[in-house]
Amino acid sequence: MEINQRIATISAHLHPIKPQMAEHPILRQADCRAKGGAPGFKVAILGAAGGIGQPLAMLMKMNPLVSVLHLYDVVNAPGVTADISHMDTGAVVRGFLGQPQLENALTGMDLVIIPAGVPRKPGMTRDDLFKINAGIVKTLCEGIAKCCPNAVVNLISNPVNSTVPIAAEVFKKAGTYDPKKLLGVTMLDVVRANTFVAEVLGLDPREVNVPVVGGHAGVTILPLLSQVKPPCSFTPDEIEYLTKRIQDGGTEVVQAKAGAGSATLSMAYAAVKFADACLRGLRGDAGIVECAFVASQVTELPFFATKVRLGRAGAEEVYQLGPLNEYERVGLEKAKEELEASIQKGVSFIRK
Ligand SMILES: NC(=O)C1=CN([C@@H]2O[C@H](COP(=O)(O)OP(=O)(O)OC[C@H]3O[C@@H](n4cnc5c(N)ncnc54)[C@H](O)[C@@H]3O)[C@@H](O)[C@H]2O)C=CC1
Ligand SMILES: O=C([O-])CC(=O)C(=O)O
Repeated sequence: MEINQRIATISAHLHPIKPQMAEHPILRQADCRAKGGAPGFKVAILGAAGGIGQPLAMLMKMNPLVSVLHLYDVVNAPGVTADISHMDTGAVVRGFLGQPQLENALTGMDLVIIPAGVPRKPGMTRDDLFKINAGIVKTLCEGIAKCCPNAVVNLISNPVNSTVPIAAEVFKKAGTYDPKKLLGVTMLDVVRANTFVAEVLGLDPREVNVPVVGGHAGVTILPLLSQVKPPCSFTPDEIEYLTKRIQDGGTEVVQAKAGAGSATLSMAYAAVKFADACLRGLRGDAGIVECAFVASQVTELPFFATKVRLGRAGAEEVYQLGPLNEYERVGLEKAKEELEASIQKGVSFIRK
């Protein structure tokens, strides 16, 4: 057999998106050598061709902890994969298009990041996305349960307050549920809080850390301004302004984009910041603490966002809320009321 034919045959097995690669012998050759055997973690992005997915894929390709990057979507995965794969960083990139390739996309993954699903338009709540996104998350999580049940899952798709309970129920049904490995991504709330607080205080946002607890929608987003690091104090007006701006940060972007979607670039940044923390935890680094929406006993609700310590097993420790002031205690009660309904809605979607 001709060498080029042999390479083509091997490549056809290695690369799931055949039509695109089959026309380009040089790419086939490169693909053939890309064994993905370098040390590092295997990461899949589901919804990789979307507004969040594309910059997220680019930033994950730049992450030195990633050795293999699988990009899955129901549209445009070949184009995004070809594009990202030209970046001269370590991770080997492979693309997967459509449901028949979902299992190949997921097999062997250490971390699965899910930004698949529809985004808001002006006038919509995150809960308005439930109808479409609940089914998408269910299908993707069934794939995870089957093909990479031990992977850490970072769930971005909205409404996070309901999609995380959906994922948990899917994993329970499959007998693969590990609460430590299912994390709803609320990092954008922390990123926004750090930015807005730094603006008010005249500080560098990189030096500010604001815990944001509860959930990821409206009043369920509860910034704990009494626990900001470095320690600082705010006037009542500043507290009102900051709390509202952090809670409405997503809506601010939805309105500014005027029908063209919701936060994508800041979300990709936040998702990578969070995924990187998860990977450092998996590597065994000590003292990795971030906020996430996880299975929790901190309140009477089964899921709640608080600081968690990330380690080899995922969210190894879920931290208590710490001392709250009166303003935060009132906010907590409001948050819990809405959260309870959203969690129940997610659970019922699978149990019904
Ligand atoms: N957790 C958070 O803080 C945030 C969450 N989001 C949410 O992230 C989600 C994605 O937002 P965007 O990227 O802006 O939307 P987008 O519409 O630009 O991209 C979504 C991608 O998901 C893909 N997709 C749809 N069904 C799929 C399936 N069954 N399997 C795999 N991929 C599928 C689409 O083809 C598309 O490429 C939305 O639900 C949005 O509300 C957005 C910002 C922040
Ligand atoms: O607001 C939205 O719909 C998207 C989102 O979750 C955010 O930007 O926080």
